[in-house]
This record gives sequence, structure tokens and C-alpha cells, in this order.
Amino acid sequence: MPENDLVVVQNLRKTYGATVAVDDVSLTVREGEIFGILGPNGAGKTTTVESIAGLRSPDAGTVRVIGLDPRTRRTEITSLIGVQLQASELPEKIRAREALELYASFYPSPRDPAELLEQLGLTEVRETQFAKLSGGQKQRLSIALALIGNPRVAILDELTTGLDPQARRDTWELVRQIRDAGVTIILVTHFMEEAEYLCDRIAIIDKGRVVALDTLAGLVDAARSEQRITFRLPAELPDNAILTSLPAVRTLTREQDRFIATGTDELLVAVVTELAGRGLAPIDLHTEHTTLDDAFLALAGRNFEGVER
Ligand SMILES: Nc1ncnc2c1ncn2[C@@H]1O[C@H](COP(=O)(O)OP(=O)(O)OP(=O)(O)O)[C@@H](O)[C@H]1O
Repeated sequence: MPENDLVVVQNLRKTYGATVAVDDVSLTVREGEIFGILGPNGAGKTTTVESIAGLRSPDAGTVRVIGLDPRTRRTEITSLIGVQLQASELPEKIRAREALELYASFYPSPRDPAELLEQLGLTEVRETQFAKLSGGQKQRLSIALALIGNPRVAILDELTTGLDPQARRDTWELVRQIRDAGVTIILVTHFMEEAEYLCDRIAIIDKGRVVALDTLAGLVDAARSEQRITFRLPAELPDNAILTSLPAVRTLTREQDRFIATGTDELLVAVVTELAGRGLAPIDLHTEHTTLDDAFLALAGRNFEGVER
């Protein structure tokens, strides 16, 4: 295992009854990076990070955090990983300072609550009850709670959902500061813009599988080389597999009598050659380079409903 691999997930699978939440996920998070897990609602993001944090037992596959199995090394893992999970609600009346002091008492070497309140801009509301904090303040408190145990890895899940644009940008700056202070971050999001802005590397998860994993630049390059052609045919295509089995073709869809194919930069030549060989020279053929957004989403194999820009 390379020295800077902090979290290693291999072939993770988790089902809930008949629901396959995580089908087959492998990824590695390196020390010091902001690692994004991006995908639509229900893709299996939360289940994946909960498995990393030892909160779920995988049905198959392995998770290692600094070489430790989160399921069997609970005590160490709790100190190593700070978790800010979705909807982490606190009792309404607990004050910001009290919540941090309470959580600090759970850890062997916690951070100083007063210092953390200061870092997260919460000093002024330290005596305010949880229910009376603004959305942004609640969010910052939940980040503080993820950091209070002085973890090496912080898992931030749907960090800025529900925040206004200014609070969202402030939170992004905060996440960068936390990383710069030496905490590795796993960021779960369904906001493409958030992943673009913050993450060193991004895993795109769809239907419980990693469909792409790279730096933003790498993902964009892969997406740019994606080609898209549309055409009609003089007669029926006997079987879609004639085209979908070509290595250059990634997807084939149909809108009325027009076919739309996407694939590699060899798509056009491959499709035209195959069809011409069958006496089906395409009519009204157009080639298009997908827009960056389309192409980025296309890496997931379909549109991300619920992924927002
Ligand atoms: N405790 C559970 N019991 C039953 N099904 C669950 C449970 N937790 C998650 N699921 C299901 O597993 C699938 C993946 O859920 P998960 O929360 O991991 O996805 P997600 O990508 O984080 O989505 P979201 O952004 O909506 O939270 C979903 O279909 C969800 O309904």
C-alpha cells in the first residue's frame, strides 16, 4: 500500500434487503487531499462513507483506514475519522459550546472547543441554543463536531445543501482551511460545482458503482474526447448490438427515426464503416462535440437527475 493511501476501499458491496445500495465500489483516498464523492440521489454515496467510518458492515469487499478494518478497530477508527453526516441534528436546547464540550469528552485527545469555535466563526454564538442558530451556523457547528476529536480524516456529507450562495462559499473556504491544516477530507456531494471547486480528485458514483475517478482535469479530458453522432438509416437496423458491440460505441439511443450514438474519438469511423458494410449508409449524419457539462455527465452513462450545478 503506497504510504500516502489513507483510506482504501476494495469491491465494497452493501445491500438492504432487495435494495443494492452499493454494488461494487473501489477507491483510494490519499493523505492531504479533498476527495469528492459525487453522484445522484440514492447512488450509494452515504452508504459508502458510512462503511468507511465503520457505521455499516459491508456484505462484501474490504475497507481499510490506515491499514485498519473499521469494523474491528472501532476505538482507533473513531479517533481517526470525524464524521459530519447528513441531518446530524442535535437537541434543540443544547448550546454550541456545550455540544462541542460534550463531544470533546468522547475522545482521547480532542481539540480545544474554544479554539474550534473561533476557527469556525462561532465564538459569538457559543451560548446560543442549537435551534436558534442559522442554517449556516448549524452547518459550521456540525463541521466543528466532525473535527473535535482531532481526526486525520473528516467525512463531510451534503455539506452545503440548504445553504444560500454566500454561506456555501464561506463553507467552501472553511473546508480548504481545514485541509490546509492537515486534515484529509472526504466530501460527499451532489453539487457538481462544489466538487469542481473543492476536490483534488473526484469519484463519480452511480447506481452503486464508481463510473469515473480522476482529477477534475482528468475527468474533463476524458469527457472532451467523447464524441457524439446522430444519423438516420435507409432501413431498419436488424439489431442494436451491431453498433453497441463496437468498442468505440458507448451509448446508443433513438429519438423517433434518428439514432444518437456516443463514444470515443473513433466513433464516427467505426459506426459508418460497420453500417456501410451492411448496406446501411447513414443519412443526414451529424457529428457533435458534447458540451463540457453534457460530457461530464455522460461519464456516468446517463443524466444525473438530482445533480445540480
Ligand atoms: N438503512 C437503510 N435501509 C434500507 N435502504 C437504505 C438504507 N440506507 C440507504 N438505503 C437505500 O440504499 C440506496 C443508496 O442510499 P445512499 O443513502 O447510500 O445513497 P446516496 O447516494 O447517499 O443518496 P442521497 O444523496 O439521497 O443520500 C438508496 O436506494 C437508499 O434508499
